[in-house]
Amino acid sequence: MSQEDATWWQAKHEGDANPRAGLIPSKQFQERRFALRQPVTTLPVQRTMSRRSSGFRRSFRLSRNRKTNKSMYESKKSEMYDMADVPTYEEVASYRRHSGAKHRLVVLVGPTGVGLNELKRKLLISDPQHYSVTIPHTSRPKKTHETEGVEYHFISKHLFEADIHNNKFIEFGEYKGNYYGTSLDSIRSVLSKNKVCLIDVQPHTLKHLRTAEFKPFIVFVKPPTIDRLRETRKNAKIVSSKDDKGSSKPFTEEDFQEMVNTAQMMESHYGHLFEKVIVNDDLSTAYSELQQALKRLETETQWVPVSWTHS
Ligand SMILES: Nc1ncnc2c1ncn2[C@@H]1O[C@H](COP(=O)(O)OP(=O)(O)OP(=O)(O)O)[C@@H](O)[C@H]1O
Repeated sequence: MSQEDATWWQAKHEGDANPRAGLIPSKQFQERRFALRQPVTTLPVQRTMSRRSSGFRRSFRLSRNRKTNKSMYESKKSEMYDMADVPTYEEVASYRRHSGAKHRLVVLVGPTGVGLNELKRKLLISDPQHYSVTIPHTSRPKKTHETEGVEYHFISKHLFEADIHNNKFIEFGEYKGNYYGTSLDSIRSVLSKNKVCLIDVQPHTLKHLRTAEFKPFIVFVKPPTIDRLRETRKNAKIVSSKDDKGSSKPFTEEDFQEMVNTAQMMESHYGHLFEKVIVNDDLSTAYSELQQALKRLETETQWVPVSWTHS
């Protein structure tokens, strides 16, 4: 309503019945507050993270997961928590996808083991004509049972490095001397087939995906309380972070703790980018919540950054 005062702006909730404006901190004031804020809440968690970084996502799983061939590696771009831009204000505009236009990119974010693959898998099974995932690239040699462009796009190490240099990957990592990565073109390829592309990424890559081209719908999948984790994950398995064969093992107390801590950190650093938060307590409830959110995305009007509506 008014940005006249340097410190406090007047604002009103869109659609609010109450006609009176309230006060919100100005952009400049908000930035100053962030600069002064002590990172007290994140310090103990960060210590855990640096000791063992398995709380972070090991990406590109799903595609390799098709034959339960889970393997893992740590991300190369391991600056997981580089401060995102200070969240203050972003001008938005209403957006509604018209029929025939590309779908918004659906991005799932969450700590490792929270259930992102499980949720993606359920969506894919529910409607394989509608949902799809990207095909990752790798520099490792193709195995005899594999087909180019099915499990992976197989390219040479040299070409992989050139593509890294040319920023063709949204994420990449190295595992046992081979590169693995998700290219921007692999996302484009799914979207151009008029399918909904599902990806999961580490949150520091979100800022590179927030473009008019992808119009990402970012869903944060959050663990429930530690008590509920103990109850619901009794029979679940997580890919072991300690051995490099990618074998799975039951969750430990430490895994649960790490999941909860990482989720807290992700939320405090990137929460302003999440358009939907889903607590993965009961799996089928979480799944139907996700399914409904994605359905709404296709039928209802949403607020998106104004720059996404210019192109
Ligand atoms: N709500 C739930 N209740 C019980 N088990 C669950 C639930 N959600 C996921 N799981 C189980 O937890 C395990 C880890 O799930 P999943 O592999 O989907 O996690 P992820 O987030 O993709 O992890 P990663 O980053 O390690 O690949 C799987 O065994 C999965 O079946």
